[in-house]
Amino acid sequence: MVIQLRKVLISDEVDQKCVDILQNNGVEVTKNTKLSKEELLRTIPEYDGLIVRSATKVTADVIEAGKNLKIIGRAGTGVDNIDAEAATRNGVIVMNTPGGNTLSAAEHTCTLIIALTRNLGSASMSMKEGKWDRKKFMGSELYGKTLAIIGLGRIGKEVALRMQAFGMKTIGFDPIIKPEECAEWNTQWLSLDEIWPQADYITVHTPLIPQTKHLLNDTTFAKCKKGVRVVNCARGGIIEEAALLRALESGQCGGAGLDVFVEEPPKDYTLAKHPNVVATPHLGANTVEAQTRVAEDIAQQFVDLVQGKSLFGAINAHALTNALSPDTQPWVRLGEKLGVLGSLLTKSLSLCNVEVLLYGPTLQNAGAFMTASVMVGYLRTTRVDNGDLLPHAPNMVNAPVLSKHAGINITATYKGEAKDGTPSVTVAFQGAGGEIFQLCGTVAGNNTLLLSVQGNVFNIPAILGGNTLVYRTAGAASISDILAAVTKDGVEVSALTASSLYKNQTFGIINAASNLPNTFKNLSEVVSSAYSCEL
Ligand SMILES: NC(=O)C1=CN([C@@H]2O[C@H](COP(=O)(O)OP(=O)(O)OC[C@H]3O[C@@H](n4cnc5c(N)ncnc54)[C@H](O)[C@@H]3O)[C@@H](O)[C@H]2O)C=CC1
Ligand SMILES: O=C(O)C(=O)COP(=O)(O)O
Repeated sequence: MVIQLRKVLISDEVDQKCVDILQNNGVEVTKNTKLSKEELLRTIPEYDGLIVRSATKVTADVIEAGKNLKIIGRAGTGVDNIDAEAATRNGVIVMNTPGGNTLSAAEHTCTLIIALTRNLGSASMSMKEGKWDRKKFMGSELYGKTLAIIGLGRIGKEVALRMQAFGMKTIGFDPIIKPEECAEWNTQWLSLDEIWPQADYITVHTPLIPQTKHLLNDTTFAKCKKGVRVVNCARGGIIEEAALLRALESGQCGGAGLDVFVEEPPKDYTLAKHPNVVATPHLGANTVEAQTRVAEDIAQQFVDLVQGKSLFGAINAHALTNALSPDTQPWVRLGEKLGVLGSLLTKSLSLCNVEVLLYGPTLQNAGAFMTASVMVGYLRTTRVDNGDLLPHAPNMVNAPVLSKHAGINITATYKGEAKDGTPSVTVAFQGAGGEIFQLCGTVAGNNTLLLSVQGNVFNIPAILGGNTLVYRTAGAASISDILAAVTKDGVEVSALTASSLYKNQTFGIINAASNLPNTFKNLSEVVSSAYSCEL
């Protein structure tokens, strides 16, 4: 999949470094942070790429309107403002810059914990009002207290390490982090039910997903120590705002440090104004250092992808992971070509399964990109007849979901060393009645070659490329008759490669030096079927 980026729109406040890197690599950049939703919808078709932070809401309608959109970059971590499902369906890569703002977000979280425990927000406000009130702002030490960290990923871990310097005991929960792993950074892994009654402070560092929405609610607050303090520097809604307000009012929650809100900016400032709340307007990543890093990272990730150097930070392009190197490119092309041939030769099949068998160590990690590339070729051809079912042009990003949507199950199996030492790919197209149609191909240098069709072997492999005719004969056929017929049909033949006779049929590939006509009157008299395509 070749990605060309001519024009990129930056619609949020991203550091100038991003613009510079893209422009130095020949990309035209427009930065406009003031676009309304309607203006964004109107202007997005002009762009191949879009770069945002958390303010722009990249909803499905924006993605659908972005007819030329190939990639959406998030200069930051959270991608919840981007409809990643819609992007995947439309074949648009979504990419973030994991890690670029981790330290800033971790430092901000620590700042909120410290501010909470010493009433910094209210104390500072009272001095600005000309008051000297020491008694009112009695604090407590962090030393010896227990900090619970929900979400032990990049930020959670950095928060643990920093708060341990204050003598805090750190405990935490994360479904994918092993207890032994977090024990290495002195954090005890516990279940949530074990955590609630032990924690003096709770800080959340998860994405906002159905499993984490309202993680802290009336029920879980009730299981906590009275006066527990909570911090949310992750996403609004992980702590249920209404439940937090109730817990603050009742004293069940002794204070909250909030950097993020369900609605940003919030319409209702009741929580932010509460005396026991320290609130900041989503400042976790708002440092010079973090903004420089994420701006450089997203621009460089775009450039590296376009130049085929690497794919980093993509959250929805699994099939592209090992597909970019020059060595794998011919295999990706082979997959697409086998997919195209498969779609033409299996027209009568009600396809339900595609199995890709990989032979030879070079293809050991090729499962994801080979299945995707076969389906790109297959769907590109069938889509013409089936536009309603497949509304989006297939590419390596959306081919897996489009296949699923079309009811086609795709699998890949690495079969180990090839028998004759030649790496190869066999694609088995299986119909609903169990019938199977097999194609086998290989790569030699930059050439993509067809080795066999349905067990009919091409003793001289057929070159796949350019204007191509694929035919099938019932019984043996005279090559000279086929050549004469196709020439009479107006095709300038540059090569004709025929398979062996097997099961009373042969297959052949005709490479044409000319454009192909729409009908093959003469050829159809000497073969049982013939299809043209551009490979
Ligand atoms: N306030 C701000 O400006 C910033 C906020 N963030 C937000 O902070 C959050 C964390 O970011 P990172 O640490 O970089 O992400 P990460 O992906 O490194 O860590 C998130 C962790 O949450 C865990 N998790 C998922 N479901 C969970 C569940 N049900 N219970 C407990 N843990 C669960 C994951 O397994 C993962 O380890 C994200 O929501 C991100 O958007 C990130 C940067 C700046
Ligand atoms: O990276 C994240 O997840 C953040 O929340 C930072 O958001 P921002 O880029 O400051 O709008």
